[in-house]
Amino acid sequence: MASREPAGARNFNVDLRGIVDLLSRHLYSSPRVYVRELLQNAVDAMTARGTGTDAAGGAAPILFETADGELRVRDSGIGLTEPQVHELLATIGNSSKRDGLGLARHDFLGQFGIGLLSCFLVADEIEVVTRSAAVPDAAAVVWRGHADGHYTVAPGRRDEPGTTVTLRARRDFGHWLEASTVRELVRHYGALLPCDVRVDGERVTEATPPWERGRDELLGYGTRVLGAVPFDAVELAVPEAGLRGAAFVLPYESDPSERAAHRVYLKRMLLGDRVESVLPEWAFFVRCVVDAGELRPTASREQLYDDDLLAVTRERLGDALRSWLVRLAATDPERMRDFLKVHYRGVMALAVHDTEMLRIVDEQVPFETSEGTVTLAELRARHRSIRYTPRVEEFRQLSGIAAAQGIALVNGGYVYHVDILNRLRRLDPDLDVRRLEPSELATRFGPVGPGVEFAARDFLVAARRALAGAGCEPLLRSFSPASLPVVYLDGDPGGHGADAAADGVWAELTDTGEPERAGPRLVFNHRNPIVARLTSTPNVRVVELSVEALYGYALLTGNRPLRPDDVAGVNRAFLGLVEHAVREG
Ligand SMILES: Nc1ncnc2c1ncn2[C@@H]1O[C@H](COP(=O)(O)OP(=O)(O)OP(=O)(O)O)[C@@H](O)[C@H]1O
Repeated sequence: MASREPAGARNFNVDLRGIVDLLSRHLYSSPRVYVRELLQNAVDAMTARGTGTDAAGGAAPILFETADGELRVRDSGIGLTEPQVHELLATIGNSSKRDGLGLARHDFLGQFGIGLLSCFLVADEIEVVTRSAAVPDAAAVVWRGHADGHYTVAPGRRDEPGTTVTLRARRDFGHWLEASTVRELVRHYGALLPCDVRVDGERVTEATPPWERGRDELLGYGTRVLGAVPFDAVELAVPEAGLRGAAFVLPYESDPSERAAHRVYLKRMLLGDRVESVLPEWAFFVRCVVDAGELRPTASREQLYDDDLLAVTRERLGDALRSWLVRLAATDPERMRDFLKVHYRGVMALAVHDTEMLRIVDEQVPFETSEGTVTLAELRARHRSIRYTPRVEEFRQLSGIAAAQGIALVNGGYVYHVDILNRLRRLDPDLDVRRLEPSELATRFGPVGPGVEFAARDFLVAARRALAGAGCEPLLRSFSPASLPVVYLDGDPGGHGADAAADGVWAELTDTGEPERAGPRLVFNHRNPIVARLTSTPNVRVVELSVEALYGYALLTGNRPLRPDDVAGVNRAFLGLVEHAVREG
């Protein structure tokens, strides 16, 4: 039969050293992967033999033995015949674990036909003594592969079918083959393998994965994974991906901008500890440990191959976490509050994109409003129209005025608040929610006229005295609403507060020829009947006490924090006024 190859065709030569160098520099993150590849080949050989890998089913153990700078890995798997040795061990890229179409066969961990080469990262020579279980009375074969690219095959000695791989450390790589390193690495990669793997006689595999061992054990496992007791453990299952596992809710705050890394096993073999792609980006508040039978690894076996199944899996895991949150909010509000205390920033970030999260924020997260610290859901129940200021300072200036005019004002000055407020209509389509416009507040700080100013001069002197301790100046003006006796104005013209408010509602309101403000001011409203009477009260003591009380009132209505001195001043004023009232009465 005529050859299909054109005349003169030649085969590529392979520079093995170059390939090993390529693997070590560009494919594998560390030489330690050699343990994973040996483990994987032994498990696959057991699977291929059909004796099963289940230790409970009586399968013989896979043995790692270290001695004199050598590592020996013995399995009682399918083994290889001499032709297979040439075809599979000595042909780079060839694998017995792919079907006729070149697709990975389902039951096996390996598929690429390059794994064994990783042994050259730590050894100059790989020796394989093997005897096939597939062919009756097959002869044992010894294959010795060398890092320089040559190999030898000779008759070997082996009583039972199976394979023994022996590595002798390269110079300066001895530590990779030491007993303690090998034990740690076999445990790292193989702890969840459903078979009996032993290192120097000690079993390192666990009988059942943590998510099949009951809740207490699962939480104990989560504690080891996180280094702290998890806030909760959420069991995960995605049947399409053959996935089982758990998400451990972090008991500490995590940075939402950092992609969370999860521990992923494929067919019970560790893929990696820092796999990002298995969960949606927003799931920053958990660390997952999952095992999937159907997801595919990349060639380095350190990340997941990004295909449709991975996308579906990510979505399903996202759904599971979202349901957990919704359930927590519905069944245990107190714990939900604890959760929010830890993951506040992240949840807020998520609510900007996700409607379910938005609902949770709406119902659970308290916002600063002109009606105190309440949830948006509470505020929506009272008002069909909500306004916000995009800056904290502006909110502080206007909150009291808004409250006096019955306007529901929200402080939108914190990260994500404005975005969340603007998305509220998704939950409540009829809600009117907008940034506060200057025209909506009827307030203008008008002058009081020379006559009133003159008559109030004693009042202003007394007020100045009463406010001196607080570092605040009194100012008498006339403004709406008349029900509001005083407003506290921040000073700090060069500081953040004034700058931030410079182009906002506040700037419009105060742009009425106000004298240059150097420090904070307490603006008295002459249109308010109590203030009007106060300005003509001859009793200086009453004026001072009232001014101190009104100062505290202005701070409170402006949602400003009260310093200890402020609290003391309010107490003094309150008791003094009571005493005066009692005496007068
Ligand atoms: N312990 C073993 N027992 C039997 N056959 C083995 C053993 N180790 C390796 N082989 C054979 O050698 C082939 C090549 O192994 P190698 O580890 O290079 O690649 P692979 O396991 O097929 O794929 P991957 O690169 O994904 O690990 C395997 O497909 C298998 O047929």
